[in-house]
Parts: sequence; C-alpha cells; structure tokens
Amino acid sequence: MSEQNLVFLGSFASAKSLKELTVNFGSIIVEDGKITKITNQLVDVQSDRYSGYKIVRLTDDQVLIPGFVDCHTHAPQFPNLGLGLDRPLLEWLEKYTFPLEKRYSDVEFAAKVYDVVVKRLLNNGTTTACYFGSLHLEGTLELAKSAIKHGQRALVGKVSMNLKNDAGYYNDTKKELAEVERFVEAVLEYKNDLVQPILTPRFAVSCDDELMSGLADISDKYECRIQSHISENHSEIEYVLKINPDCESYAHVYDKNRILNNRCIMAHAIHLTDNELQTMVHKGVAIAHCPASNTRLCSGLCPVRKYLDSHLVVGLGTDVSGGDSATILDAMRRTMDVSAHLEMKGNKGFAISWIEAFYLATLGGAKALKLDHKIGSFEVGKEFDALLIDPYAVDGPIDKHAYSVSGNAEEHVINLLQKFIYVGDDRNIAQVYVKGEKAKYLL
Ligand SMILES: O=c1[nH]c(=O)c2nc[nH]c2[nH]1
Ligand SMILES: [Zn+2]
Repeated sequence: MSEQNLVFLGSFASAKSLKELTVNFGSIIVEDGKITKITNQLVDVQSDRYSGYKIVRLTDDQVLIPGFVDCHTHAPQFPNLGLGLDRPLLEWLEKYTFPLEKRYSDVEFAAKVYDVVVKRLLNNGTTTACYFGSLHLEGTLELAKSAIKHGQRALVGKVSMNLKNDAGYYNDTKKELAEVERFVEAVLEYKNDLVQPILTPRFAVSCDDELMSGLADISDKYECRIQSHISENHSEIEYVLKINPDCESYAHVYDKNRILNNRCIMAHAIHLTDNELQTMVHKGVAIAHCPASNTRLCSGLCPVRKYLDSHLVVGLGTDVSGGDSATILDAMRRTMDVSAHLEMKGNKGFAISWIEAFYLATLGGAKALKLDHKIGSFEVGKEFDALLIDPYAVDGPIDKHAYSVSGNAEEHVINLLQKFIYVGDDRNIAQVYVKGEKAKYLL
C-alpha cells in the first residue's frame, strides 16, 4: 500500500501504440499506488476531495512519462561495465564474464554490488528490470532483496547452467533444479508484489535437455516466467546445432524442451530464420532487443522492423555488461541507430522512429514481460510507475533557447519529450515513482 495519495498537475505523455502517443495537459490522480483518474483539466486541489494528497505541480517545461522497462540486464556483470569488449560472445563469456560471476558465491560481495546496481537503474529511470543473476542461490536472493529494499519492480532470475566450461562455472543438474525451486519459493515467500522470480537457463550452450526440461516443469508448476538468450552470434548458433544434432534450429532446441511459450522472454534473437520467427510469434515468445551489446560484441544487426511487422512482441534491454550503458535512454538511441543503419543498407522502412523507440522502452517492454495490465502507460487502473522529466534541469545536457521549442501546447510537450529522448540523461529525471512511491537516488 502506498503511503501517500498524489495529484499531478501538468503535462504527461505515454505510448498508446507503436506509432501513437497520448499527450495530455491536466491531472493524474494516484491512490494507493494506482491511477484512479486522468483529466484534461487541472482538478481543484483546494477541494476536500484532495485534502491530505501530495500535490505535484509540473512547470510548463516538465513532462510526466511512464517508467522505463529494462527487459534484459545482468546485475552481477555491472563491475565489468565498460570493460573487456574486445572479444566475440563465447570468448568474452569465458575470459571476462564467468570469472566475475563466480565471485557471487560471496554473499556480502553480492549484496554490495546489487545495492549499487538497483539504485543506479532507478536513478536512470528503470522502474522495472528483468534481471539475470548469477549461478548462486543466496547471492541472487540478495538481488531480490535489493529490489525490494529500494522499491524497484523486478523479475529476478538465478542463472542455471550445467554444461562444463573452462571457468568451472556450472552446477550439477539435480542440485541446480533443487536450488532453482528453493530460489522460486524464497522469492515468493517475500510476498512482495513488485518482485517475482523468473527461471533463467543461461542459453543452450550451457544447458542440456535434462536441465531445460526440468526448468520447464518448474515454470509450469509455479506459472513463472522464463528467460534465456537466443541466436546472438554465429559461432554460438553453430555450436548449439552441433551439440543438438536432432534439432534443425536454435529455437527448436528450446521448443523441444518446452521453453517457448507466452511466459518466455528471449534476449537478442538477431539471426532468427523465418521459421524460427514464425515459431516465436506462434508461441507468444517476446524478445528483448539489446542493441548496445549486439554492437559492442559485434554480434549483428537485429532486424527489429521485420520482427514488429511479423507481430513479434519486442522490448528493450541494456544487457550489461555486453552492453556498455545501463540506461534505457541509450537502448532507445541505439535501437534508432542500428535500425537506421539497416535502412541505409537497403532495408526500406527498417528505421525505428523516436516515438516507436519510446513505445518499446515503456509499453512494449511491459508487454514483453506480461506486465502491461499493470504498467507501461498512463491508464486508469494501472499502477503508477512514472518519471518526472525536467528537460532543462540545471547542469543538465539540454540548453533552453528561445527558439528551441515551439508550436501549440501538444507540440511543446512532444518537443520536450523528443529532446529528452535524443539528448537527455539521468540529470533530466527529476523524480522516479514505482507504484506511487518515490524512488530517486542522487548517485
Ligand atoms: O550478451 C550476453 N551476455 C551473457 O551474459 C550471455 N550468456 C549467454 N549469452 C549471453 N549473451
Ligand atoms: Zn544477456
């Protein structure tokens, strides 16, 4: 239950669909963390109806938007952010990533890192994060605890791996399945409605059929979401097909193990064949598009437009630390850049506009995580996850010129939002709310 009911007075914008924005000037009323009323006029905050409510008046240059949804990031990899991006995926994992992730057997180390990670993401406007943790049960529970402590909405996954690698970073199958079940039950026992467990087979390079189908059973038993990686890199795809000679495609490996369904989120999905794409659409699988890591690890250019046109559900992921930025603002910009590069290479219509990128960062991400009945846009009945954007924040990166914004009131708001998406950073995020609770850290 939220501590305070709120009235916001001013401009707000949220995605209605991939191509449409809803822009209002008026009031949003938030009661017990939920939006109970949206008006196109300023409500009379002097009336008894709003006595005891906190009143937040936006300036003419501020705008309220839904919180960002990061559909895919690796919390334990944050100490490597911006490091070791000189190798392709499989070498990068062995050389930089597994040695770091192994450190999370130390629960104290885990707690310290995760506290910083959750605060950093909230500071960047990520009100919902879908996290990969590490192989460790206790260490990954620290991530769930940090999200609960700081009031972030989160899906938290203990990573599952049972196939050998050089770093010795894997688990025995039976032990792994037992630990996953204990992890799920422990998170559910926290009884926190913002934080839920998600099953997390790392990818088909590090999980065999027994582990994956065991996880599918657990997913069915607890009705848990499940996340993994698919078709990120050509050597990865080749290797997966080599160790699964009975399968005709990467998606087939997951499908044979009952991983692909409408509770499943797959990261990357850069090199899907048309058949795999059809399977993913048919099964209701969503993808987390991670343009930063796709570029940094030279994995490939993901054809997001083709996927959207095929009705695949797409959200955005920062994918730290393959990705070198922990903000969804960066994921939006790189989505626009990569898609523009594809268009320049002759793929007509592939460029993603800023309005579409904004949709993917909010409502699209909420749909990918099957949370769009609760978050992703401003609608009566939804929970209030929101960012108060202040484009001309003192010391921020956007200068106010007499000429910089023009037009009628609606265009003014659209221009403010557009500037924030192209140019802004965390200094322009004045306030962050998750389910009506304020959570903004000055880092
Ligand atoms: O970008 C990625 N980061 C990872 O940690 C990972 N594991 C498997 N595949 C992966 N891709
Ligand atoms: Zn990843």
